[in-house]
Amino acid sequence: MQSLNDLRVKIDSIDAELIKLFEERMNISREIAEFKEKNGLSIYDQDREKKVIENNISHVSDELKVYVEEFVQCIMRISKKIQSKSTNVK
Ligand SMILES: O=C(O)C(=O)C[C@]1(C(=O)O)C=C[C@@H](O)C=C1
Repeated sequence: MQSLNDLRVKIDSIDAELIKLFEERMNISREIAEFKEKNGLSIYDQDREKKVIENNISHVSDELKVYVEEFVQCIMRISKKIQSKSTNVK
């Protein structure tokens, strides 16, 4: 069994990757907001959100599906906050 410290080192490394990807995703989200602003589209897209959730839960075990859905919904909630802060789109 690995030591607590070894396991925490692994978690820290995974967190660093997650945060880097989170930042990248939010930068893309800002670009999408600019596109939506220019093209008169609203931030919230229910069909797209359903697809994002379905796509992501399809890759995980049944046990994790409910948590992945919660995780993706949380990411999209933050994404929408960033989109509305960075543009005049609602
Ligand atoms: O795909 C879009 O239209 C986006 O604005 C991105 C995004 C997301 O963060 O995935 C955010 C808001 C929408 O409701 C749907 C998806």
